[in-house]
Amino acid sequence: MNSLLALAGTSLLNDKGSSIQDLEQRIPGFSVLQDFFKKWLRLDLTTLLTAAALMGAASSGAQSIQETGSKVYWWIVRFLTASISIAGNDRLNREVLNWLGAHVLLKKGTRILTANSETIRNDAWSYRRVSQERNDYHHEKRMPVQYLPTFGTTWFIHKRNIFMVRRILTSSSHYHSSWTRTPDEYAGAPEGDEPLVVMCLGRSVEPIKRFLGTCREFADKQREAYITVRISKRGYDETWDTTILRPLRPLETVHFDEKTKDALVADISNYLDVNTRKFYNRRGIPYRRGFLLYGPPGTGKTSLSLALAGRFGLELYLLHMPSVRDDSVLEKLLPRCPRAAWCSSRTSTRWASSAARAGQTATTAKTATTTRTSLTRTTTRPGAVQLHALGLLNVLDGVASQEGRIVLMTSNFAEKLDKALVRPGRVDKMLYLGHISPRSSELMFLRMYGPDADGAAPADREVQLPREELERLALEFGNKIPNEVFTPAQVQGYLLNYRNSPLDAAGNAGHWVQEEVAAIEAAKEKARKAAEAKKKKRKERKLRRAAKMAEAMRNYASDDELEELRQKVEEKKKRKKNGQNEGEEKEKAEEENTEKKETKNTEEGKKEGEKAEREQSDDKKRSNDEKTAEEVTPSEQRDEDCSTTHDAPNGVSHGTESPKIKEEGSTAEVKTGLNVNGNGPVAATHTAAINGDSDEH
Ligand SMILES: Nc1ncnc2c1ncn2[C@@H]1O[C@H](COP(=O)(O)OP(=O)(O)OP(=O)(O)O)[C@@H](O)[C@H]1O
Repeated sequence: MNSLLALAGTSLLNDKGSSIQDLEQRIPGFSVLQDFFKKWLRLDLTTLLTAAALMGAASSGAQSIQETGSKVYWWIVRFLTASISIAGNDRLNREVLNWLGAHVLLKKGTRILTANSETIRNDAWSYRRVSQERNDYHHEKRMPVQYLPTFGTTWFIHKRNIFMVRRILTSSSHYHSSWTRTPDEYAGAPEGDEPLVVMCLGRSVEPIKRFLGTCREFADKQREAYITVRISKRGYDETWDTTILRPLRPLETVHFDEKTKDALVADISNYLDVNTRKFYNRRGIPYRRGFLLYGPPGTGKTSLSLALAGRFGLELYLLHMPSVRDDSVLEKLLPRCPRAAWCSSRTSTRWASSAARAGQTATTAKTATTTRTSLTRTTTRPGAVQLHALGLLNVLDGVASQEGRIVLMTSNFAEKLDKALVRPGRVDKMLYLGHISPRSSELMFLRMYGPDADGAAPADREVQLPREELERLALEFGNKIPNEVFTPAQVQGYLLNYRNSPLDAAGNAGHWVQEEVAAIEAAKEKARKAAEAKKKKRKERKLRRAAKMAEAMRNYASDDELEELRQKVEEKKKRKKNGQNEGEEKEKAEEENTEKKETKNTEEGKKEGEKAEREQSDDKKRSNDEKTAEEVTPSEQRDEDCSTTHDAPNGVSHGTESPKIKEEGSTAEVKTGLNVNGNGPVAATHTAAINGDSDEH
């Protein structure tokens, strides 16, 4: 190239003939080519070569200038700037981008954008799938396109410091970019996980640290209106892979007993206090808190979880247990929750009972937990039940369990949960969320039709009623809603039918209540009949089985054997009915009776005999009375107690069993119920119940 350049220079400066001679000497056959180009293409080869040589010289000049510039740039970067790099999957990375988007890129105005709609799998590009798309749904299906600013390297001034943020491309586009020297902005859409390097002019990293702090504060402010819900969907992957931002739900919008709500908030505030942590640590108490929210579906368990997480500015982590491969996943996932996160889970009875059964047969574990952590109802694989059950107990408060978390479990059937799961330490408080009260209905009405939280009236409301009128209607509505009959979700559903007309909502409430109550009664009647039919069927089946057995015995056993068997069955039945203790008492009474009968012939003996008979008949009577009372089985007794606890309208209730209390040889299970609602039975904390002390409120 250099010789060509020299020749070209000669050809321009000297006369043409001598330069061609020179060229001919250096490139044999040049004159032939020259003639060919001149004759057939009418081009002067010498001029062409001269132009090409000049362009080459210019390009190599530019390249060397660029290389020098690049060297100077990196020299400045190395000696005159400080920098901090942030990995692509670090939350801070997003927070920096977020700040840049709001404060630099949008303000600068940019001609280079990234378009963003939804992530699809590669096969979605196939023609077949596209052609199957139904036109009538097409518009609803499409995600709106989001246009975001993009950048490779951007500089800006923040608090009198010059900053430069460089996004480092990691994908295949990087290869093309460097090869063709395309600026990063044109190299392809960022995938969102590119590392960042934040540089600042100067030799200290302090301004960068302050800048990163600003980015975090900005992100926190933006998040204030939302709570972050993290879910682990892919059970084989031990990561919290899905993040959902849910609008913040104020605690005031979850209606249940106000005192209970205040007590709950105070409990959590107290737990999160830094002094509490110190207290726990110094005394060697594991710093953990667990709650069980239970009650019928649609009573606000999920809503309360979200509202509490929002209230305390914590993230909510949801576990989807059925997709958890094994305990090891569970043991890795939970420790990855940051301290003081909420871990919300949902328990299911079906899983509970099967886990409990599995627990009974387990040799390595004392008990089995009965929870399934999930917000959706799915069946669990029987083989995996025990595995997860024990794994969950471990991560809740085993040796490897993480401290500083709040675990929130929800269940529709708390009374059927295994005691190992709900024991203090794993579940410190059980809160019952029940059917709605007139007062809560009134508050719900006010929330539905009152002005928004920011004081703005809903734009789509037909008539904006004055506050007094609204309060009057709310009271009227509340009075029409019977106490503890409907779930809050039902009442909310009704009100949503009259979203824009509070007058109609209040006016039609009576009629709606009548219809709903009738429907509830009909459903109850149906359930009662179904239960009766089931009972009848079970009885018939039992009779058939007994007849079959009798038939078999008649064929194969002698009369004596039959009689013996019959007596044994009778005895067994009696023992079962009266209970072991009563049986012993009877034996004793019979013995005494025999003794007394022997002395019956004497005067004294006669009297004593009569007395003994009287005593015996009294005993018998008493035992019959007891029998009648005990025909209510312990499980029925439990149901009755629970229903007492459930009676609490939207209140925090706590039903726990005390140890069995022996009374004159008979065993009875005693339960204490907690109701902090003010109108139900006396409250008792978990510990109090176990101590048999129900005075604690
Ligand atoms: N106590 C309540 N106060 C206000 N709204 C409520 C309340 N309970 C339920 N709702 C409303 O009813 C709907 C269902 O509530 P949510 O999902 O919290 O119930 P849940 O008890 O978790 O039900 P499930 O047991 O079926 O999961 C939500 O839209 C919520 O706004």
